[in-house]
Amino acid sequence: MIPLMMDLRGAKVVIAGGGAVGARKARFFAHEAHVVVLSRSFHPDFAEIPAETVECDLAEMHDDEIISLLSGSFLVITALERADINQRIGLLARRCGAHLNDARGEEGDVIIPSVVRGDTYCIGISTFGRSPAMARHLRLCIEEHGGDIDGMVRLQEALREDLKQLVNDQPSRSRILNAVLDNPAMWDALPDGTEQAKEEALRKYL
Ligand SMILES: C[C@@]1(CC(=O)O)c2cc3[nH]c(cc4nc(cc5[nH]c(cc(n2)[C@H]1CCC(=O)O)[C@@](C)(CC(=O)O)[C@@H]5CCC(=O)O)C(CC(=O)O)=C4CCC(=O)O)c(CCC(=O)O)c3CC(=O)O
Ligand SMILES: NC(=O)C1=CN([C@@H]2O[C@H](COP(=O)(O)OP(=O)(O)OC[C@H]3O[C@@H](n4cnc5c(N)ncnc54)[C@H](O)[C@@H]3O)[C@@H](O)[C@H]2O)C=CC1
Repeated sequence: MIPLMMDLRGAKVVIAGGGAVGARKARFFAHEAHVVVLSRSFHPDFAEIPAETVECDLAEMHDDEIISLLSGSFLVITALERADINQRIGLLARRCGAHLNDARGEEGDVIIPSVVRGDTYCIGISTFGRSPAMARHLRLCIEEHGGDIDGMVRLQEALREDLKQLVNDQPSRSRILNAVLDNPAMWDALPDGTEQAKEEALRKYL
């Protein structure tokens, strides 16, 4: 599998199953995509998730009815406890040309990663379904020990703009940017603000 960052604004994402897992997947997508959840019942968290809910019994519905609900989807997620219904929805999703994520990780061509997100970056972590708890553990490690990633991205962004004017050759610019990343004193300078940290870097490395 290959990780990608995708713009899902306006895309339709359908989730079959409105339990705790369906709610977590809905929260993951609802701030960007148009999320529709098909389920017999809905977890209380749905009160705060901006998703469209459709109350229905998927086991009682004809293929055509389900297809009309799935059609136009970019992604379909199966999060029912019954593997046979998940599988049937998966088949219909593929017929509609949608990507598929199976919450049990058995079928499907999409995995939902653990995510560390800042204002200026996004890190997705997956174990390809082998150990979701490990994916979560790695997220917590990065959140705790990763440092001020936003601050460093802002410093690098400002510095590389200046370096394009001040240093002619690309290898030298690259060396300076990497030296800043490797220097604990530069990380310590981040709380002083981007401008001041940048001036310090220029003093040190030019
Ligand atoms: C394949 C996948 C489905 C997919 O693609 O969506 C999948 C499948 C399953 N997870 C299960 C259990 C748990 N899931 C978590 C947590 C998360 N699970 C997530 C993703 C994925 N889970 C995908 C693979 C991700 C990868 O590649 O690593 C995260 C990252 C994202 C999210 O879902 O929001 C989120 C962490 C978010 C965060 O906190 O950062 C914990 C941890 C906990 O809660 O403590 C547990 C309990 C401990 C354990 O089992 O590890 C079970 C039931 C197993 C059983 O029955 O015992 C199945 C199904 C099965 O395995 O049958
Ligand atoms: N991806 C992940 O991180 C995890 C995945 N899982 C898997 O996800 C699946 C769902 O887990 P939970 O949300 O905890 O289950 P749950 O039982 O809480 O929720 C299932 C939902 O599906 C609905 N439903 C059941 N039959 C239906 C039908 N015929 N038609 C329409 N709706 C129907 C129920 O009303 C309920 O809202 C399980 O198969 C489990 O193995 C479990 C834990 C974590």
